[in-house]
Amino acid sequence: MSSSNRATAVSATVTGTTAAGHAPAGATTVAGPRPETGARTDEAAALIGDARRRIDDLDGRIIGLVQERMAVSAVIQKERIASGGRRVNLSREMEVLEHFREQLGRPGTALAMTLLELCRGRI
Ligand SMILES: C=C(O[C@@H]1C=C(C(=O)O)C=C[C@H]1O)C(=O)O
Repeated sequence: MSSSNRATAVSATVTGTTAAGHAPAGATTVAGPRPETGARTDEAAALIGDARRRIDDLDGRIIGLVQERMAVSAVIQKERIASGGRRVNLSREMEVLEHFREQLGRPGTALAMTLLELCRGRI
């Protein structure tokens, strides 16, 4: 590929135009490059932007729930340790892992293991 052809190909990737410099058939052209969404049309960029705002909101709520779970878990662990018991209770952790696996499949187990690590530290 010549250097000028390579420059055209790189610019087409960024702007979403075809090698001939046209937008895909039927698409509304985007004013400029939109690398932040990867969309090639204004409509797609708007939908992706809205959906990403919902995801950011959900992520914020998930993080808040994780922090709340950590605080509740800490109450239990402190009480058990103060009573002479151990921080970790493996049979209970198996129940938590099984709950997540039932609902989310194998990645649910990995998610639950990460949650448990956040809540009681590494074992
Ligand atoms: C919170 C507890 O203590 C620890 C933390 C757990 C958790 O965060 O879910 C589960 C079991 C224990 O290792 C508990 O026993 O319920």
